Amino acid sequence: MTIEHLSSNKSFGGWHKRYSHPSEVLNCNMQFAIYLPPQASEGQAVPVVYWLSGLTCTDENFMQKAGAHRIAAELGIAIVAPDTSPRGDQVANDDGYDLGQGAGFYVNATEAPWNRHYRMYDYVLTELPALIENLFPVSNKRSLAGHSMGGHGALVLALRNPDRYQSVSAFSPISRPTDCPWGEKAFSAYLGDDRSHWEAYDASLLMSGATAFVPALVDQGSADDFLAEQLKPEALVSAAKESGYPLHLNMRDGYDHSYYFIASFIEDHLRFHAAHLV
Ligand SMILES: N[C@@H](CCC(=O)N[C@@H](CS)C(=O)NCC(=O)O)C(=O)O
Repeated sequence: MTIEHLSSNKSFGGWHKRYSHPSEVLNCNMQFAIYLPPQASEGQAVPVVYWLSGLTCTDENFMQKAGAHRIAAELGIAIVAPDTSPRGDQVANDDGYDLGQGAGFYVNATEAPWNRHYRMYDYVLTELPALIENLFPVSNKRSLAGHSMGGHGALVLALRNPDRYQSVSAFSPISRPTDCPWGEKAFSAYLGDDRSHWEAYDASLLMSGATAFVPALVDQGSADDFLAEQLKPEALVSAAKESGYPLHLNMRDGYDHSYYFIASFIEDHLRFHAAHLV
């Protein structure tokens, strides 16, 4: 396994680092970022929050815009931000911002041409944590957080693998991807026309049938342009009622879909994770 160090920046006493590595699961080179809090340099094995970004993002958006380092440094939590899809000239793509590179939707594609590389579900679930836990001074305590497409990914990964994660949180998640334009476009391409194959990647459907519970926190802005057509958080609320799921969902008056919203509440999310990562 060759991993290439790309850059390091000291930040709030810890380190923001970027790396490139060959991914077997995705069959291409991938970049990721990690924030290591000061405690990691002091010999402590720190827990990890995996941050899954939304459409069009790379590993950089969250690290540059969310303002998360200060609170991660205080709490002694590492944050790992993967890219949002496989990348490269040899990787299938689409002209739309909501399909192909930058839009992996955290699924394992079954349909050509996508199935050669688009396996972000397996990458985030197994390959990336194995690499992180092998190379960095971290424990095997993990939580998931994400935004929009990444909020969908975080919820789905946690709901399907409750034994692997201590907690999950999401900003503005695509809550009902089997019933919104973004999800229907991506799932048709990656998973094919048989909608029964989509259900394993729909957080609301998974939550309504859940029997094992990973504590979940969701924040949603009321002035989000994507709220009614794409995000549908009310589907999560009714799913949680059905199964008795420990979901805490806050509607935040006047906030939109941007990183200004994430920066405003990331502290709450990291404190929520810290309480479950002890
Ligand atoms: N209309 C937007 C949709 C994409 C979008 O809003 N992406 C969100 C996630 S769903 C984001 O985080 N963008 C990058 C950023 O704000 O840094 C575009 O075409 O770029």
